[in-house]
Amino acid sequence: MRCRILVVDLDGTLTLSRHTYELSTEALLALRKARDAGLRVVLATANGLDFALTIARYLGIRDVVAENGCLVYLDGTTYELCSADMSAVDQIVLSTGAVSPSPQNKCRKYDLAYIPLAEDAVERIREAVGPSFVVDSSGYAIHVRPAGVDKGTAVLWLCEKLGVPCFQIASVGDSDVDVGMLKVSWGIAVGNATPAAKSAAKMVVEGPSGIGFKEAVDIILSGGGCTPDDVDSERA
Ligand SMILES: O=C(O)COP(=O)(O)O
Ligand SMILES: [Mg+2]
Repeated sequence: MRCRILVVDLDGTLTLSRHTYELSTEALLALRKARDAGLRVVLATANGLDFALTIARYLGIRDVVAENGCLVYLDGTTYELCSADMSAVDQIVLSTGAVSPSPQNKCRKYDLAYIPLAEDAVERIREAVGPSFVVDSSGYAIHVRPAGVDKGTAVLWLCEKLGVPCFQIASVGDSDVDVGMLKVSWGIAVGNATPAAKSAAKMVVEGPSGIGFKEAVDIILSGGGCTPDDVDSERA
């Protein structure tokens, strides 16, 4: 097996579908199989850090990328890869009337989450907050954070920190917030992933969400991918 690290998204990738929070049992078994085969598994999610650490505990995962790459918990230490006071931009976002705040926001620091109230919510927020912030959707919530940070920049940071070439990292995701990490590593999109996630990935598996994740793990364990040709050179 060439891959050394598996970075996996949560919602829409370890769940039964992209429209539920219910975890897939196939995905849970695949996660355990990957870890037992010696892969270091990192959970990379748009969710807040406290929430992600709790989920990771029950998934048997030690390392976490949370808030879409703004916070990383590695070997017991939390690293902040974003820095901004988000209170003013939160007011700007809410004044659009296009979203309501996620209950998680009271324990989020840099990447704020919102529930869309209008079809064009993402466009209206982008218009309101301007280019210093990135606005994207996981399919579960709309996210606003300082520009220049995503799960991909967090994976690049992990490669550096752990001394592992990014092509030896496999990542699996389902949505637009996973595009960055799918590009800088050997990216695999699940079968029901968004068009942006599928085009950023090197491989798209057949199965949806948790079933797709199981297929991805089987391919990784059978020795697929994780060669220098498997990453998007200009970002890795
Ligand atoms: O919290 C969300 O919006 C979804 O998070 P995800 O990155 O785990 O899919
Ligand atoms: Mg997801």
